[in-house]
Amino acid sequence: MTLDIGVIGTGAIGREHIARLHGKLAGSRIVALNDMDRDSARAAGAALCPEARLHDSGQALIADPAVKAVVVASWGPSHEEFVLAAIAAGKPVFCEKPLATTAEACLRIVEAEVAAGRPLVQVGFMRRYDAGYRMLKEIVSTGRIGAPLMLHCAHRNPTVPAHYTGDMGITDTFIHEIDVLRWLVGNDYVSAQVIKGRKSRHAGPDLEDPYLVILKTRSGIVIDTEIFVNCQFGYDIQCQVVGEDGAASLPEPPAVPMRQASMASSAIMMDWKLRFIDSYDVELQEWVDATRQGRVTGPTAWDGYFAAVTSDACVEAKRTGQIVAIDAVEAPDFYRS
Ligand SMILES: NC(=O)c1ccc[n+]([C@@H]2O[C@H](COP(=O)([O-])OP(=O)(O)OC[C@H]3O[C@@H](n4cnc5c(N)ncnc54)[C@H](O)[C@@H]3O)[C@@H](O)[C@H]2O)c1
Ligand SMILES: O[C@H]1[C@H](O)[C@@H](O)[C@H](O)[C@@H](O)[C@H]1O
Repeated sequence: MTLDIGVIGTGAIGREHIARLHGKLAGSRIVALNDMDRDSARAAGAALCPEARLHDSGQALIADPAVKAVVVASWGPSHEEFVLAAIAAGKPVFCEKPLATTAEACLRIVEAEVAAGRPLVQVGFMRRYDAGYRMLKEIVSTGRIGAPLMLHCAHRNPTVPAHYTGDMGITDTFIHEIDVLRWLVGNDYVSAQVIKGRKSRHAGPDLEDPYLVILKTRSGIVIDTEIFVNCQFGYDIQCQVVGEDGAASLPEPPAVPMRQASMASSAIMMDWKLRFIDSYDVELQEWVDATRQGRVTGPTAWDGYFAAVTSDACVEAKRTGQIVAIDAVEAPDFYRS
């Protein structure tokens, strides 16, 4: 049976998900839309799913009996309200990252889902669906390089927009590594440290850039990540896992090696939207398939909570220069597989 979905938030990623879920992927269609900017919802509907009903609020969309599952793609501060309403209505909900903007709000969602007694929430951490990360995880988890000891990572953007300021290097950018690296090594973090160095002349006045984040996991794995969002040369995601018996790296996206004018080269991507584009398709197809079977197979509300706790610790570590403990509450049995 086709999964009938309502989408809240018809901005950049909302429209991309609508296009995927209404036509591109199998087993789903969009039946309702809402955006606080009604013109945006109307334009998205006209272009992508003309038969979808427009609702005046996200709450009205969730209450619509025709809506069997909800996608939340509005701004982060609105996520908590909509995810809680979907849980209260007993409807599966795919929420774009972040699950909510504070760890306390994420915990409220965790508690509501546990009280509902069945899995309903998935968070949009799409890197887990990237073919390269999946191949790397296969190598790490089958022990081919021995027990992981250290990870050396980099998250580089060529530039960022003017509104990208403050702690967004952590809350908007490093949040991807926080989730995918914990999934990759299968181990929770216990501490965070941030080392700031010389600031790039390309960084805006309200931004420290670059800096190094060091996470330590419960089993003692040390993970260093360079966050550099004005590197100029490309969108460059690196991850090398060093194990007891070898090392393995995230594959580079395919690019044609060129030899020309006495140079050997291959292009580096510039646009982050393209780097993980295939993973969004896999992510949402798996979500549709699992939802139709009443299951959640992707990042859970607990993963969203743990990412928020880690992100908060990194922000504090950045502010204080101290090593900050990552203190999550005990994971409910509900989330233990
Ligand atoms: N997983 C990823 O790779 C990825 C990539 C981009 C964005 N995101 C996340 O997706 C979300 C949306 O990002 P975006 O880039 O599409 O932003 P955007 O600004 O392009 O679109 C957000 C839309 O949500 C609407 N909106 C905001 N609050 C609302 C509310 N209370 N009710 C109804 N509509 C509301 C806005 O009017 C806007 O149209 C953010 O949480 C962002 O972090 C995830
Ligand atoms: O919102 C974007 C997006 O999440 C990208 O993947 C990340 O590289 C950027 O730094 C961030 O600003």
